[in-house]
Amino acid sequence: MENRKAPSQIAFMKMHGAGNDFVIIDSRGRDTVVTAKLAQALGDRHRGTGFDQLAEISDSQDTDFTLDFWNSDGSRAGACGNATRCVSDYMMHELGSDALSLTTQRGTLHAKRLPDGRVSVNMGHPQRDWSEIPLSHAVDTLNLPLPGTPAAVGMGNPHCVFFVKDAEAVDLPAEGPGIEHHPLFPQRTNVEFAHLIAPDHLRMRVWERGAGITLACGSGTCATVVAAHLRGLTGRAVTVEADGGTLQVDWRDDGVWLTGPTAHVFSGTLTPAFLAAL
Ligand SMILES: N[C@H](CCC[C@H](N)C(=O)O)C(=O)O
Repeated sequence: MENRKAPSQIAFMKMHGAGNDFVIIDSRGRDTVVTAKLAQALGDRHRGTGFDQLAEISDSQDTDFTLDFWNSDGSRAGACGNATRCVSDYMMHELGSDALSLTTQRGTLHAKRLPDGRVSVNMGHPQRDWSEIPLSHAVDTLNLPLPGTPAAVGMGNPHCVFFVKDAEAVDLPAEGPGIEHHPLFPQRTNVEFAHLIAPDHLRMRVWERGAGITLACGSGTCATVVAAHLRGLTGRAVTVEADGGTLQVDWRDDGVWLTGPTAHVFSGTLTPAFLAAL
């Protein structure tokens, strides 16, 4: 195999969707560069760029591109709805198209731009079986045997959804880590707290696996709406108010569609000194 040298400088983009923020590295046409160590160093909000997730674009044979995700603690994430929407927006501009397909750990996903400029992605069908989410053993995934009786839903990554009286009153740093690391979730879990505003409207806050409090979480929003609908709380088309903005979820026959705003904030270059210190 050809042994290509890692580049001495790496270009990146900073983007966000409803305040869920990302650094994107485009590695098309070269070897991939992201490692757990790079993700951790770059994810440091004081000594790096900071981000909720780092996403790396690479070449794909069957779709427009491949996308991989890392959390700010260096761990991998199998899905990231808001980063998928942000990168899709950038790629649709490049392709001069309003629709595309991409490859993630979950398989092929489809994204499109709506006439109002928002970007939608089909996040696929929810995973409801305990072994797929995954949970450590067979339980009723819609009514987990935990205080508060949350629901577990997989969207290519695990989510534990609590329906509470007032999501704004939840102390996320006190409640989140214990659930994230609960033995029922062998790969840890993202944790959502939601309350009903109306049958088509939810308020949700999130503690993300590997990232802590974030201002929004696309896959978590999808999981929350799936759980809310299965519990009989909402319909299948729901507007969700996150701390950082509003997302729309539409659970259709072909999968769970996530829609919302995207923003490209700036582009930059990682210096040789930063890379050498890794
Ligand atoms: N912010 C992302 C989800 C990140 C999930 C990640 N924290 C994990 O370990 O699964 C989203 O928009 O879907």
